[in-house]
Amino acid sequence: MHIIRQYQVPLQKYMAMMDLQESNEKLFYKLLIDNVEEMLPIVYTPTVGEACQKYGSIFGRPQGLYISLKEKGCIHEVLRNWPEKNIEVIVVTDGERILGLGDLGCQGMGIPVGKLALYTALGGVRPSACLPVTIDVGTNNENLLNDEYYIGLRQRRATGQEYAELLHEFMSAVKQTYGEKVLIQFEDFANHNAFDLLAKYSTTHLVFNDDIQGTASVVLAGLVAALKVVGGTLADHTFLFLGAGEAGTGIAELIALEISKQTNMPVEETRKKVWLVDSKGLIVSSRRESLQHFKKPWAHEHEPVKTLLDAVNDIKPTVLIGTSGVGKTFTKEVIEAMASFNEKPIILSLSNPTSQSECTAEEAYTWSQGRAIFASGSPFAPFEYEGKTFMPGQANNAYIFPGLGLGLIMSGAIRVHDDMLLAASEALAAQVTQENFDQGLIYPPFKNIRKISAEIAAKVAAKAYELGLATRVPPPRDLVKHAESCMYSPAYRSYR
Ligand SMILES: O=C([O-])CC(=O)C(=O)O
Ligand SMILES: [Mg+2]
Repeated sequence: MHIIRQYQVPLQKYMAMMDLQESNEKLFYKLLIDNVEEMLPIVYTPTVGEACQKYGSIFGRPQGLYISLKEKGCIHEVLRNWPEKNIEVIVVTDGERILGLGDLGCQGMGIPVGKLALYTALGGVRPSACLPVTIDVGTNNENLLNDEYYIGLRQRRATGQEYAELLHEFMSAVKQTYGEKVLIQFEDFANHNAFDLLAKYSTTHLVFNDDIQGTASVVLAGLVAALKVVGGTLADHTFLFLGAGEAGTGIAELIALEISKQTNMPVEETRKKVWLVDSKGLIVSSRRESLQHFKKPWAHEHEPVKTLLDAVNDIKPTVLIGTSGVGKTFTKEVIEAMASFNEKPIILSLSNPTSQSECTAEEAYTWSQGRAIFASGSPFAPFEYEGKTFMPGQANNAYIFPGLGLGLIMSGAIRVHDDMLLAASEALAAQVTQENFDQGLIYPPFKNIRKISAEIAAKVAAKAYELGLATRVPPPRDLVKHAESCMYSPAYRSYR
């Protein structure tokens, strides 16, 4: 840590940590686990975003497995070349929508590598059981295509049948190589593939889309926790999203599902509590024909509304959630409007990295005169406003996927079910203490994350057994203890 702390530039710290991961894996995890709040912004958002943008020019040695169009027909053999045979979790991207940064082609590899480092550090999955994969079907990013240091195929993205066939071969090869209990986490695919891949493979594979489902679970947890401060039930609230892609519609659907479970109202009804704004304005019924399929359930009866500010003033949401991937979109007027009709407006600015955040912590607190309950996808430093220090929480799927994954693995689950996401949310929300609330937090601090992950894993595993989706029998008696006992810890073995 003494060495790492001497680097002033976050990207240099990132490079030093990646070198360490290669040269002394145990020490890498020891540092990450013992200094999680300090190191998370380095190995994860926001620095990992910059690392992906510059991946080619900081490239030292390969991490993870690249599968390109050229490997078509022999993906099974490529997987078998990976030295570890006992794989339990794969995080795979095709790099088309890396965080809110867009198409970074196969430089997106930083994301599967970073997510899997968190699987180990935060969720205790053994490092050797983790496989980062990047599918290289080209990139439409002209800058990268012209960059002499670009590490991927220099062609525009394959689409349609060519794309679907490569993905299908990959999915089949994974099952053939590692069996049906390997967890495949889809990460940072573009909207136009993410929903379809999840729908297509969720009935045959143990798959989970982190951007749709992981983000939904973490945000629902924050909202459930926030109710203790703002009062009422979820059904008493009105939700407005800026951004109707994977995260926006994923969160919206999980909120509607939870309200439906709580009220016994059909989900078609509870969806009406939730409104979404995309780049063309409020999603309303008159736009239905031209909407992508994942937006259609949110096309409620309403006059057309063009801007976010007009939508805020019309809908009067109690909760405003940014999932647009576009920074600075929660303007002063928007936050002031939220604060004008809410005593404690809930404002979640989820886009990553920090540059894409819809607003900063400082803006949310200042423009709401210190009344906002604020959390963001990327971390913000504590902010002092009129003598009070506010701790912005980090509403990031990193709270959920490591524990969820551990729960799936330890129960031998064969499918991911929405009720597991709800169970994970509930487990996370239950970890927020009065002391956290007093500081303005709706999430527990990351420093307790391994304990939190064990709680989440236990609840997810319990749900898997309850739903008949778990294969590891008999179920352990104490699931939390069992989760803790399964966790990798970075200790050197003693010499004999
Ligand atoms: O990686 C993160 O920090 C959260 C996430 O999934 C995304 O922004 O795509
Ligand atoms: Mg993501």
